[in-house]
Amino acid sequence: MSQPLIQIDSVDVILLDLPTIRPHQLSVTTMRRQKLVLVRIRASDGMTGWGEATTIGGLAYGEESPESMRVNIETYMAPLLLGADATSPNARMWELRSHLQGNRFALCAIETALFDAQARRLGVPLSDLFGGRVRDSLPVAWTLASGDTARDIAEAERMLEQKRHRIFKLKIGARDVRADVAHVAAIKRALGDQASVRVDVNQAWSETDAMLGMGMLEQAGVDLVEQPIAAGNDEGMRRLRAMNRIPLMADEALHGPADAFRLAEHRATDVFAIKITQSGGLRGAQQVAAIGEAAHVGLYGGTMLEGAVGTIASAHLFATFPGLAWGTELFGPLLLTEEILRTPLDYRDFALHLPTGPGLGIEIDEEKLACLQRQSGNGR
Ligand SMILES: O=C(O)C[C@H]1C=CC(=O)O1
Ligand SMILES: [Mn+2]
Repeated sequence: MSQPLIQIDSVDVILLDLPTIRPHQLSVTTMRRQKLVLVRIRASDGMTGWGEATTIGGLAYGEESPESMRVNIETYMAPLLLGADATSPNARMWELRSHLQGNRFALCAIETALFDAQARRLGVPLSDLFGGRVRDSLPVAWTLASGDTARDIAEAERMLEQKRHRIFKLKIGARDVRADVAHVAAIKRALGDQASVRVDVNQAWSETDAMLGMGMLEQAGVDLVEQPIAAGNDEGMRRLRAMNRIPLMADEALHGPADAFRLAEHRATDVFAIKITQSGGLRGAQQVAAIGEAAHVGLYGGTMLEGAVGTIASAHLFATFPGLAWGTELFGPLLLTEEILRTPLDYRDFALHLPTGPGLGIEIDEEKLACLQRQSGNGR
């Protein structure tokens, strides 16, 4: 092939280790910090694109870690990108996928950076490359995960007062089922009809625990139960769905279009928690949404607790989904103590409002980044 007119000049991986505003307790781990993996791709026409991936608690949640992403991108992916045509994200991703297996999260960060640069090059918001927006703002849920009932209620009341969130997801599964349900019921009683209360069990329950728990959660007025049992147990999910009225959402069970197709075929879920990282990137997540729409599975815009880059990339894609009945949980940057953008993302009126500029529509504060990188001990 002839030399591309616009080539990829550099692929950099930047790790930032940032404290959270409070401990964030899940059944699998308690987070006190979050490691952002930022990918910066520069092209010969002077365009720069940014992408991001995060995990939760290192390897506690999935098979990629921030450190493995860095090594795999630098060692195996960057050499396949350098010198190649920067203007076709699809061609670059096809090339990468034909040379390596797995690595959904790392590929998502690279794909996002390629799309960001290409959208900037064309002078359009990233959402335009996915068919255009059907909305300019997205409802955003907040996760109550301090581990303490009174503290969670106070936190939720503050969020309602500030008009930041009126959908709350409670992390449960670390305690006995009845104790967890009592915690959830107390929060729902305190908030009443002002808020939608949902739970995420992060696979901690057995099927019998879930059968008991889901019945009690329905009585308590909870609106949605996320991934109560092991990700691989499709049959169990199908039985739980058939025997309960409370809607069931698949999260860890959903690693892209092939899983979406299988879950839909088995009628194993009411709702997909769509995450760009879990889907291997923006295009994979778009395909998950298409399968959901075709199969009448509800859509929810999920997060891996990314910082600003992954969050706004997800928002650009989710804003193109006609049906997003369950809203989103794109609150990641609000859980972090540090801001890496020159202008922070716009959270108000219970929603995240999308920027209108080209690409991701954000401006990274590179001086702040360098400083945080040194503090993280990850500078190079
Ligand atoms: O959904 C998950 O399992 C992971 C993540 C998303 C929000 C949150 O608090 O944790
Ligand atoms: Mn979840």
